[in-house]
Amino acid sequence: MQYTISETSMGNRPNVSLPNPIILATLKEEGMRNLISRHYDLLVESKIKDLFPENEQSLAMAKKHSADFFIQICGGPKYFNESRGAPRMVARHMPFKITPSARVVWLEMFAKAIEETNLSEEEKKSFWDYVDIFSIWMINTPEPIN
Ligand code: HEM
Repeated sequence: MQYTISETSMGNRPNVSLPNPIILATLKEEGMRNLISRHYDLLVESKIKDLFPENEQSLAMAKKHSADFFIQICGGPKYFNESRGAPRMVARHMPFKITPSARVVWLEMFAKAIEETNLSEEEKKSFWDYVDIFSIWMINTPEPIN
């Protein structure tokens, strides 16, 4: 699949469509947890690794919270709300400096992880469109001037 990253500037809040619930039917909860685990394993080796937990235990918790969220927004059980409360994603990302280029790296790692799944092309596209657009909301820091 062609993983196109939408161009953006800080402060954009484009409309987001949730991923197709068929994604969860195909992956099952275990497959979704594997996808998110792979994403995080790639992130902690990436150019933005400093944003993410260093120790195994914190990394495992981060994977759990993130997978809980993605299962929930794909129409599954409300695991995230149960363990973390309302998603409030923008607010939860505020403590981290997320620049436009950090978003690009985050998405590149996701593209790799999505491509390794058994999702159909249409399912991959639905998942991708969601993270491509919603990730724009998480940008909270301008690119540093070198
Ligand atoms: C724009 C790129 C993004 C970056 C650089 C980023 C980075 C981070 C960081 C550093 C954390 C805290 C460590 C952790 O618990 O993983 C985090 C948490 C989280 N992120 Fe992101 N994130 C991005 C976009 C997104 C998007 C688009 C979503 C949802 C579609 C998302 C969902 C989550 C969730 C569910 C958590 C756990 C929140 C919690 O339970 O406290 N992130 N993210």
